[in-house]
Amino acid sequence: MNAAPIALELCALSKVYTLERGMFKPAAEIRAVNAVSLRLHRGQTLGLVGESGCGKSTLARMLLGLLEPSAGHVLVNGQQVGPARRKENARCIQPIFQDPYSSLNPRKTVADIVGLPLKLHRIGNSAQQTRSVRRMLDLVGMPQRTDSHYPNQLSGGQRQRVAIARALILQPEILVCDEPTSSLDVSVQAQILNLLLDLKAEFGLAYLFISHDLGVVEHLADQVAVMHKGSIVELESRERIFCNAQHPYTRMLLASALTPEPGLGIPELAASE
Ligand SMILES: Nc1ncnc2c1ncn2[C@@H]1O[C@H](COP(=O)(O)OP(=O)(O)OP(=O)(O)O)[C@@H](O)[C@H]1O
Repeated sequence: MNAAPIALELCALSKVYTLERGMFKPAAEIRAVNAVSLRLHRGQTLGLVGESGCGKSTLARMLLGLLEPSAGHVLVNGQQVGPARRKENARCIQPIFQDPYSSLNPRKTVADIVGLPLKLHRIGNSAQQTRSVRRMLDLVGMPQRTDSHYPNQLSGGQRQRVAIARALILQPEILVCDEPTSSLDVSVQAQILNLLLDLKAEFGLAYLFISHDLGVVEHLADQVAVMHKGSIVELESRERIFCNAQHPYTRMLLASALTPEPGLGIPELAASE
């Protein structure tokens, strides 16, 4: 039993994509997510693992309100996610995507990118917004001189720091991190993961952390959900998943994760702590 309040609840969430195949063939259906029910408690990290194509990103897009479920619903702090509540939801739940190269507007400066949510939500006057942006950029380790830089003037790790600052500027309780480090160099991955851990400790954030990298999930997650062909096949504490997995698919995933020393995750993480 987890005593912390529930921040995010997925209730029998499903998504079926329909693919038209021309006039003479019937449309094909792809059941990408199949009746998934999950709970994320405040201040906790739920790791979601599974191989490519198992439905992780589809699930993430539904719970951010970016994709309409075929069935089921999502509750954020007890309120149903949907187009009518998109603005309210944005203040509670924010995404960090895999690719910081494409998720930042190339024509805006760092300060503009991070400050945009404050403008859209009309929070504070211009001077207050500038101060909030600077404070947030300090928190994620961006030097002041980069405020006027454009995304193409930043390294991959710096771009992901900017994306994290933008995600946090509205002070959400939940971050949905969809493979946030997989496009980065291994040493930069460790820095970003440690930053996410620090921010979680500082703000009591809850993370849904989606990754195909079991070493990363072992390092970060309190609980782990294992997804296979659109369904959750195992949901357990990190210790039980990594030491006593029950489902054959989880065991297969663990066996195929090539770490130099099983159980230690990625070595760079341990070294940078
Ligand atoms: N817009 C779409 N239209 C049709 N099928 C789609 C669409 N998006 C995803 N799919 C299919 O749904 C299934 C789940 O895809 P999804 O991208 O959610 O998986 P994933 O686990 O996130 O994979 P990856 O780790 O490679 O990103 C796959 O079979 C994919 O081909």
